[in-house]
Amino acid sequence: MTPTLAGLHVPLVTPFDTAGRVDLDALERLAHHCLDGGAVGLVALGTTAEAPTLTAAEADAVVVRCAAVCAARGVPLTVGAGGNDTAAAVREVAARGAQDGVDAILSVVPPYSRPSEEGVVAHFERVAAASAVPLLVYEVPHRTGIRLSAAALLRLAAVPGIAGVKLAVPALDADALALLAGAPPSFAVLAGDDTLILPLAAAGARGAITASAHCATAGFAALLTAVDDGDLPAARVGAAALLPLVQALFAEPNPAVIKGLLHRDGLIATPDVRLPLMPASAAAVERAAEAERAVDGVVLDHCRSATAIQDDRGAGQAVGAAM
Ligand SMILES: O=C(O)C1=N[C@H](C(=O)O)C[C@H](O)C1
Repeated sequence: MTPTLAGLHVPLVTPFDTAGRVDLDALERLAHHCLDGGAVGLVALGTTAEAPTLTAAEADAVVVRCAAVCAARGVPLTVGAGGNDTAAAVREVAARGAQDGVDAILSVVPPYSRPSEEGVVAHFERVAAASAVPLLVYEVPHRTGIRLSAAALLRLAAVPGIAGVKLAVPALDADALALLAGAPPSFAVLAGDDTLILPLAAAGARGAITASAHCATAGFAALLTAVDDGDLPAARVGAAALLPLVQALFAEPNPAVIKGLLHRDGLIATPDVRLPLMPASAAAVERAAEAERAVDGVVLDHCRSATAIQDDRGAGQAVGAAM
C-alpha cells in the first residue's frame, strides 16, 4: 500500500500481560479501538512502544500483529527502525521495510552521538537508500540531543525515499515555520508533539502521529478534520478541550500514564511498563481520567452542534434549490 501520510496516526503502546509478556491480543484490540475512533493509520515500535526494551522476537511479533490488523482494515502501518549506528540502522531498516505489511519506516534522527547536520543528512541518505518503503524522519530534539535547522530538514526532503518528517519540536518557531513553508508537495510534515497539533496543522502539517490519541481518539481525529475543513473555530474548541488531557498524559514519562489510563478503561490487562520506566502514579492516572471525561463532553457537544449546523445548512440548501 502507498502510505497516506496525512490524518491521525496512533503510535501504539506495547501492552504487557500479568506475566510480563507482550500481550498481542490486547495490542490487536487496542489497534482496532484506535481505528474505530477515527485514526487512519498506526505506528508500531515508536517511542511510545518502549521499543528499546523489546527483544527482537517480541518486536517482530508486534509488527506481524499490527500488519494483520492494518491489512484487515485497509490502513497503512508505519514501523520504527534505525538508531545512531548508521550501518546497523541500514540493516534494520532494510529488514523492516521488506517485512509484509510494512508501509513506511519512522526513523529517528541519530540520538546521543550528536552528529553534525552534514552527518545526519549522510546517515539518512544511506538509510533511505536501504528502505523498500518510504521513510519518515523522526525529529525529536528533546530525546536525541540535537535540533535540526529548517535548512537541514529541507535537504532531507530532497533525499530520494524520504517522504516526510514527524516533527516533535517543542514550539512552533521560525525553523518549524520555514520548514512548513518550504516543504515540497512530495514531503509530508506530521505533527509529533501532542500539544502543538493545532498550530502545526494550521500552518500546513498534513496530520499527526500522536500517542495521546490512544485516549479520546475521536477528539484528535475531529481536530484534524476541522483544520482540513477550514473550520478553525471548531479546531480551537477541540484543541482547548484536548490540552488538559495531553498535559495529564505526559505528566510522567511516556507511556506510563497512557498505559495507566488504558488499563483503568479496561483496554489492556496491566498498566505495566518495563524498566527504566516506572508505572504511573495513581494520582496521575486519575487526573488523566478526569481530563478524558471532560474531552468526551466537549467533543460530543461539538459534534452535536456541528451536526445541527450541517442539518440547518442542508435544509437551507434544499429550500434554496426548491425556489
Ligand atoms: O511513539 C511515538 O511516536 C510518540 N512518542 C512521543 C514521545 O513519547 O516523545 C510522543 C508522540 O505523541 C508520539
